[in-house]
Amino acid sequence: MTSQTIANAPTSDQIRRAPKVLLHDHLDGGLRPGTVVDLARGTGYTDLPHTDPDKLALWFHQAADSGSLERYLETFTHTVGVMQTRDALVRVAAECAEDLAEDGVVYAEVRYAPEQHLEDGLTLEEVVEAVNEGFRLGEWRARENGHRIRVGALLTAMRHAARALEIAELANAYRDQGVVGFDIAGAEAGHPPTRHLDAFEYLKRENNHFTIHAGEAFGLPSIWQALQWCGADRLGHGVRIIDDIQVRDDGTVELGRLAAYVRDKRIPLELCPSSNLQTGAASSYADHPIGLLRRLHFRATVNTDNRLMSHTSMSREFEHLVEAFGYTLDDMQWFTVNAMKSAFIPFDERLAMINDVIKPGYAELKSEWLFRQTASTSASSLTEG
Ligand SMILES: O=c1[nH]cnc2c1ncn2[C@H]1C[C@H](O)[C@@H](CO)O1
Ligand SMILES: [Zn+2]
Repeated sequence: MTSQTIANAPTSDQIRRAPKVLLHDHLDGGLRPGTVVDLARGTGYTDLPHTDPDKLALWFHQAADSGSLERYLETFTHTVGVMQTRDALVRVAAECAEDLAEDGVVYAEVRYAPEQHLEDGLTLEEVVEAVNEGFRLGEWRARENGHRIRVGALLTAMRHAARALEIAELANAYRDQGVVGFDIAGAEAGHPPTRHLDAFEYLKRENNHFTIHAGEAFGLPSIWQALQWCGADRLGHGVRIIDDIQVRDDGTVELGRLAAYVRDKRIPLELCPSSNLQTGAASSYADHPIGLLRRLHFRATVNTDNRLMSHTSMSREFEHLVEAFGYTLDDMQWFTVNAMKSAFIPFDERLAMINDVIKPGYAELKSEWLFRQTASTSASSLTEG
């Protein structure tokens, strides 16, 4: 092995320790399996398919592996089902922050739909406050364990429902108290984002930020509407922008008008490779459009979407990409800086995260191979001497 390869191929341990930024992760898609079981027991939820955490984890992964977004989304009945009390929300949010920090995530925007957590009588405000409390607790616990993470919340409205304006107002009311933006999610086909124009227009008038799930299960018209009718700052997935990119046999590439707009305007794509494989938006990691989008310098970012359903983490996503595309620490840094630039927190804070946390973190990792080699050389010469 040459020193070049040693320098270029990140190890699993380096991938985990590398500072990572996560923009697209669902709170109700990332519970620990054991926590789902505990909460079901504690709250009297009796519909879980398994009460053994390992079996339950496997069930979520397999049930979500359906090739259809609609069936993938059915699995959320069980996680949302056990997230109906204040204590449950605090616990899930705290564990989310701890798990992400343990995985080397330094900044995360985690989303959930407050309207889905009202079944046991909580108000929308109580839901937001419980989740915020959990995130702060998780950040603190992570720090006690030697990890630094900052977590912001995105409030999601469900696209099949009719509460988007109300949720947008909620996001605006809590914008200086832990909520950094707004999103819409749920089944895409048949539920165009334009149905919620009032919410997006409200947020624009308030100078607030939002992302829209678009171009995941449905193609270019959904992306076009999200950007040109609704004014989304980022695209949740956006992976189907690939349908507007033509790669010819001679390797030359032609971008259609929409793809060119997305690239020219540096619209962030919240790409979620493992989730896309499960919902049928891509057939393998090697075939995932992220490879081409990275080569063409789109503002591509790497995300988990739902860690429980996709049995993944940020490190796992990067491991798959390193294996499929031979990515290096430089590529990881590129995706991470892209994500940090695209976050919804203020510019000066994003810049400080890039310059004071992300770049030094990668510089340190990139220098490790030098010291590893020196150590082994001196050890063997010492024994031989
Ligand atoms: O990838 C997704 N596409 C559309 N909707 C999604 C996806 N992952 C999760 N959701 C839904 C199900 C959750 O209950 C909701 C809020 O997090 O968002
Ligand atoms: Zn999502």
